[in-house]
Amino acid sequence: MTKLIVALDVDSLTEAEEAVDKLGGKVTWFKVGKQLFTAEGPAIVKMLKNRGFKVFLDLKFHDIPNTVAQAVKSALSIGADMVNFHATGGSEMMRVAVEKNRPNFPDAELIAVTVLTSSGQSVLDELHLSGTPEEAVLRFAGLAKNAGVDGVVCSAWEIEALKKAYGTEFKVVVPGIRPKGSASDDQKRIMTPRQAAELGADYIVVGRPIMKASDPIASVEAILAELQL
Ligand SMILES: O=c1ccn([C@@H]2O[C@H](COP(=O)(O)O)[C@@H](O)[C@H]2O)c(=O)[nH]1
Repeated sequence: MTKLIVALDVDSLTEAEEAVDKLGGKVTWFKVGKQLFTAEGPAIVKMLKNRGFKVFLDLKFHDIPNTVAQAVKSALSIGADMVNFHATGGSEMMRVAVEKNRPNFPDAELIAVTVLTSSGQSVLDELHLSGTPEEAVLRFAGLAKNAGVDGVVCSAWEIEALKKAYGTEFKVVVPGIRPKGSASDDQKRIMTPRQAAELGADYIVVGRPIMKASDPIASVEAILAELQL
């Protein structure tokens, strides 16, 4: 069953609490990203954990291996259930992050970002990354899997190929989700919640279609209905 993660992309703890008060009865997972964490820090994760939610701390670390491993440790120590880093940091960076943290946090989900869902072919070309987005995602996911990572962030367009190549146990966390009729915003590789669920997404991540909706509760309910296959 595909799980919904709501991206709490707001500016302050107060706004986050308001959103959680509204949506908390419907969802289990919230994502805290750079916007909110930079403003409020660990307090936001603690608030969510105190209220019993699962937290994806989406800080997409990318640094030397020791720094990433220590940052992952800090993220897990404040209560994050899922943490991520860029696969483009390389195999050693990912392996050290996993090896240093797995023993103390056996249940944490350590996830690698492959190709951002806002990137299409032109970004790969500009960066001289070879192949199509799907080929690059598969290549980065292979490095992540060999490094002991639990799964990847990718778009829904790559789910099928990833599950075929690396098995159903290898988690796929999928942003770039847009219910029919919603604006794509800056996202390039998008699909609907239903399509992502049918393809086997373990998690979908949804921000603006919920947070900017005139009725966020109705938006969550409609998305959850699409996930019921
Ligand atoms: O490839 C990626 C990785 C992370 N994200 C994050 O997910 C949400 C999506 O928000 P929407 O408003 O639904 O577009 C956002 O917090 C991103 O930082 C991503 O979109 N793509």
